Amino acid sequence: MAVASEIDGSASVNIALQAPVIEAKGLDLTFQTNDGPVQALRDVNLTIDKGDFVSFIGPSGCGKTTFLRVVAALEHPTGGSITVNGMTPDEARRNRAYGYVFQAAGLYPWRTIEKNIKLPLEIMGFDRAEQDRRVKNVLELVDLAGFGKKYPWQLSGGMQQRASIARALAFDADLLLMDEPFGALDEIVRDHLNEQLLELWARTHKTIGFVTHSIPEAVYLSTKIVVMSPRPGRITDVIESTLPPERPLDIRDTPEFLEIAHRVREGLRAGHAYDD
Ligand SMILES: Nc1ncnc2c1ncn2[C@@H]1O[C@H](COP(=O)(O)OP(=O)(O)OP(=O)(O)O)[C@@H](O)[C@H]1O
Repeated sequence: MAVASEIDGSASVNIALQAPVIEAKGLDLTFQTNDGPVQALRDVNLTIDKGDFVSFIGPSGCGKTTFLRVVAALEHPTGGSITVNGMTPDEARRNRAYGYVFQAAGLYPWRTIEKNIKLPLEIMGFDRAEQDRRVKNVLELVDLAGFGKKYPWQLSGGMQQRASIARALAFDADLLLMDEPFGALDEIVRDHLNEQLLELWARTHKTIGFVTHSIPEAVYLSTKIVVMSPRPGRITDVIESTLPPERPLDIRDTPEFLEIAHRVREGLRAGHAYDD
């Protein structure tokens, strides 16, 4: 299937024709620590299809970040299997199958926004003209056109996080992994970024894996909500959203939204009950 790319302006061929973007089967990951083994993930089964917006929600330590890190080949499972675009995570990483956005914007303060975005592109060996073209396109996508020459400290927290999203988008990967990107921002800024992220997702048709602690954020953004619980980290519920793709912020007051939020809350509670 040909996927039109907004970033390079051309049609590129998706390597994974029919394969799900992410497919985990019986995935286990146990860390060996000085205090004994920690089961960060146990028997995780999950399929993420192209174009899904999947949120991972659950209390601290339930393995949300670990799951994203396994997808990104930054951790290796101790059991079960996982594929990313039909490949092993290591192969997918070599194919630059994803962009990763971290909890903190993580921009280098001594480089301008433009140069922060260019850094990985330089390392990947893109020529100057291609770097410039990609920077211009991604800055437009996150609504930061004209801010390329600014330094991170000249931007608000929300703008810095958008710059960090732009940097992840510059890879032009179909998959975006986002680990609590808006957790440190106040609610109004966060609402605004949520709206912008949905617009960006609708325009680019990316597949997004998004970690959050916020029930409204998970329900507002997602096509699928993965509820997790700790000790051991496992999935307690996977909720397919029935909300329409068009989501003004006031959708959060509708009965349908509140019903999904209720189910997420129940899933989180059930996870705790398991521990007692
Ligand atoms: N490198 C590591 N070595 C040992 N234990 C680890 C390591 N990384 C994570 N853990 C443990 O694995 C479990 C899952 O951690 P993880 O960071 O994935 O949880 P999380 O759900 O993302 O938490 P948070 O919401 O606080 O970010 C925790 O008990 C954590 O302490």
